[in-house]
Amino acid sequence: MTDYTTQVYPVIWHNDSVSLIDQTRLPNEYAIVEIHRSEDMAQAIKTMIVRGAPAIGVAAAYGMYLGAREIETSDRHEFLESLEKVAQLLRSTRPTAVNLFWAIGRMLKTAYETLGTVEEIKQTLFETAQTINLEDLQTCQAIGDNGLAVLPRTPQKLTLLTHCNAGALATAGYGTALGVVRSAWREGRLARLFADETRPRLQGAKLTTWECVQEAIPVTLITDNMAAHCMKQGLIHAVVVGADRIAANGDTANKIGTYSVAIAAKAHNIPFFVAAPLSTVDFELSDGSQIPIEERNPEEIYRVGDTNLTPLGVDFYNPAFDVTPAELITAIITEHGAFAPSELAKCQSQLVM
Ligand SMILES: CSC[C@@H](O)[C@@H](O)C(=O)COP(=O)(O)O
Repeated sequence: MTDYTTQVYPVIWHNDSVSLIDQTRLPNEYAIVEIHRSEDMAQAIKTMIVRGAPAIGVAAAYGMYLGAREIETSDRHEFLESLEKVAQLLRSTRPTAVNLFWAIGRMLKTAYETLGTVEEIKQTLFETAQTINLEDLQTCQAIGDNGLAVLPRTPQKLTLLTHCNAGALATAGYGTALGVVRSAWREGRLARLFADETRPRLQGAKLTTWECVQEAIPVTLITDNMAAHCMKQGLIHAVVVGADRIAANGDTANKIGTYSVAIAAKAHNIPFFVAAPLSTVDFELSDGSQIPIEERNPEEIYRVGDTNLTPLGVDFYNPAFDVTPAELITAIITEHGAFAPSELAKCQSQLVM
């Protein structure tokens, strides 16, 4: 595997606590928030200080450890009961990204399977959180390399389009969709990235462009409603997006607006790739209709800074994700290779639970 380095690590263990890059403040301010308690981690996930499916999985894993270390008992049964409550608190933060539930489940399983004293269980939980973080970084690098193998061969230098931010900030580092973009850039296969601004929270405008600027990757920002036009103009060779939850048949939940990008790509015969770790696949769901879709505060739609955009009396609907049907997806790029959506089930046995 190529050993790339990246400068952006949104979740790290440092000074006996978790340091998060505050993603609500970028790009204007680079600020670190120190998290010492599981409750504060839950709040950070809810308020999107940390966001992006794999990153909230890593954050929740550390949240489980922070919660474990707050539990004051040496009785194993009492400890596990309290740890279940920590898990419940962290699970209640955001409903769509399955990595959150996967990481919490893996931490709980570790606790139940560790024989020994409560102190030993706590130590094993810490080590597991560190492992989940490191594994995600390696996984993203593998996704980047595997993506290179399936990108169109021509032209030699591609212009790619992405939606939202599936970058280093949304993972342990390096990124999934942006991991593919980074790998393409480093191998001389990228001419330019087009980034959708991604209303309403503007992760494309604020975060994806920020990451590109850090590494001098050429990036062009467009508003969401410009994507189809750019495709028609012949400006886009392929689309690469991340995912929050992929059902067993390949239907993929990702940031709201992804579905319309996929429809536009199909209409223009442009390959549409989903890049995600296996921990984003929910093999328990047969199709995308079963994926829970988070609805967020309408303020995200009607307010920009301190300014209201609408008159009083307007109703709002603010789903944070949509589901792209498998038939619109050319391939799903994972750490184990790229697969047609219908082939995804082959990988199930490789998912570490
Ligand atoms: C590698 S991140 C993949 C997805 O989590 C990403 O595309 C996305 O939709 C993020 O949504 P967000 O609401 O910002 O957490």
